[in-house]
Amino acid sequence: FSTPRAPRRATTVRNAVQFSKYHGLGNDFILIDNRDRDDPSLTPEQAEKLCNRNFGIGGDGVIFALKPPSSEYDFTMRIYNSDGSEPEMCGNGIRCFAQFLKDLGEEQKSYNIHTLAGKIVPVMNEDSITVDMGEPILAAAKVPTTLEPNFEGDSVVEQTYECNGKEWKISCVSMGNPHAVIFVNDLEKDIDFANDGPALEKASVFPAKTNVEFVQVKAPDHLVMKVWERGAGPTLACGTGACALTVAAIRAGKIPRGESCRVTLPGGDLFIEWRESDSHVYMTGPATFAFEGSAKV
Ligand SMILES: N[C@@H](CCC[C@H](N)C(=O)O)C(=O)O
Repeated sequence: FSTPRAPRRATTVRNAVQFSKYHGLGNDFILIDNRDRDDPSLTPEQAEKLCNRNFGIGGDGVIFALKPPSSEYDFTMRIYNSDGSEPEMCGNGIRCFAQFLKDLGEEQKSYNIHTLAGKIVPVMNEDSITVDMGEPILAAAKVPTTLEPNFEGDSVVEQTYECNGKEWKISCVSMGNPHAVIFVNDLEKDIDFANDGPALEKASVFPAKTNVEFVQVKAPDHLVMKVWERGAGPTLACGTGACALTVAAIRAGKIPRGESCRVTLPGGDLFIEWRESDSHVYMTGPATFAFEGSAKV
């Protein structure tokens, strides 16, 4: 027998990337400081590997802090989902992004962030972050969905659609990224989450695929949801999803357009307001630092 050699402890890892890990209600992200760059320093394939929960750091996505495209913005945020696909926006991600900037010493009360969904503005509160998520996009062609529009502005509200052997009533809202919202009576009994979620995500009526939110109305100011995310599967929270389903619930007449609606996600609560004065959606919730390190890519 030969004596096994003691593992070599690396003080510096070759091809390593420095990262910080944050989460918003358990929707977790690997944050990379690329403030000196125009484009992400990692490929989608490298991001997918880092997100692997067994062979990598683990995460629902990788987020890059980049240079702004013009003086109108402070920074650019780009994100890869855990499968390497690139979404336009991420609600929990942008709160983590703002907290990451603050922790890097970029102390500002608010940030003008350039995203693929346009300008998004997180505002730092004492122990939460409120994000101006902009106006929801409702026209079917822009969501995008090929479901037949059945509501004002060529939009889709509780449209009937058959998928996975069941008939669904789907409302479509984009918060820069697409969402299919389905109201159910009982979140535990009415859906086969692990099968219905991916079937709807990839249904042919969603040419860019879609995030899927199953929602139960608990009270006029309280919604409970489960989310199946495009490119990431089941996650503990989805900020853009919470915004989309609040808008969908108001449009479907399920809740009034009140001050603020509590949305309970598997990982905790977000507070969402679809403001009448500017038609923007405002999302308030936490962003939490978890750990930092360097990882081989
Ligand atoms: N978890 C996010 C949404 C991330 C992007 C999404 N998976 C997509 O592909 O659109 C959120 O908090 O909004």
